[in-house]
Amino acid sequence: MTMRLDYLSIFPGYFDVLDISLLGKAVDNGLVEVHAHDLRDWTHDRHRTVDDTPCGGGAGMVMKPDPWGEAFDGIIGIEPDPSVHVIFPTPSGIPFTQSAAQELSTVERVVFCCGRYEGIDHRVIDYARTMWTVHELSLGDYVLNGGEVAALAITEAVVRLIPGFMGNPESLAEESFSPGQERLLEYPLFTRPVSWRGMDVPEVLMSGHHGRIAEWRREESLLLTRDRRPDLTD
Ligand SMILES: N#Cc1c(-c2ccc3ccn(Cc4ccccn4)c3c2)n[nH]c1N
Repeated sequence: MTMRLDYLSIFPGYFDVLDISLLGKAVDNGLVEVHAHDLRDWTHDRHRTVDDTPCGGGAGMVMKPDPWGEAFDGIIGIEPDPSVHVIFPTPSGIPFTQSAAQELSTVERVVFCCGRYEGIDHRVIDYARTMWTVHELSLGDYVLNGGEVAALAITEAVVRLIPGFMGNPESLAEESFSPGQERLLEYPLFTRPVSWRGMDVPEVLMSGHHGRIAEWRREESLLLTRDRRPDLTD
């Protein structure tokens, strides 16, 4: 299966980075195909206007619905198709999680709608919900300037789960937040040299005693999780 990824943004250059590294390899291997689009290509005025003042007043600008609707018509089509997943990154979205990444990794087509300014006219999202499967997702409780960085993060989390993308898929199953895994943070990692700037790798990790190593790692994960993410232990 090839996953088609479309990105709608007034800064399509953000997505040039998808030609690099593992994701670039996934494109070369035909696992994914990436299309970035400039929203301004669907404007018709001299200034290629995409924003306007908010109805009801308030600070900032709101993205006009017209360019989005015409871009949808051109990129996705005018017929409803629930197999198309349209993602609106937004601070008011549902927190994006590993399980959402897992679900999206099985989808054949994803369209990212990257807003700017104070956001997109809500009728755009309402229209999209009548046509496709819509996800309003947030990366976390902090404010970015637009949806592009979130779209890149979601892309990486999703594409790495596509069968055939990672060299050794077994490693995915062991990762924190993977399905079936206990919700624990990763234990500290070490590699050679054994001694570095007066600091040594914990002896247990050099013992070759797999039972003790597993026990040490679990204890470290429990301590770290209790300290940094007590919410995961609820
Ligand atoms: N995902 C996600 C996000 C975003 C995000 C996503 C899309 C847009 C489109 C515009 N802005 C700026 C903005 C500033 C103030 C209030 C509303 N919007 C975005 C921010 N911020 N933080 C997250 N976890």
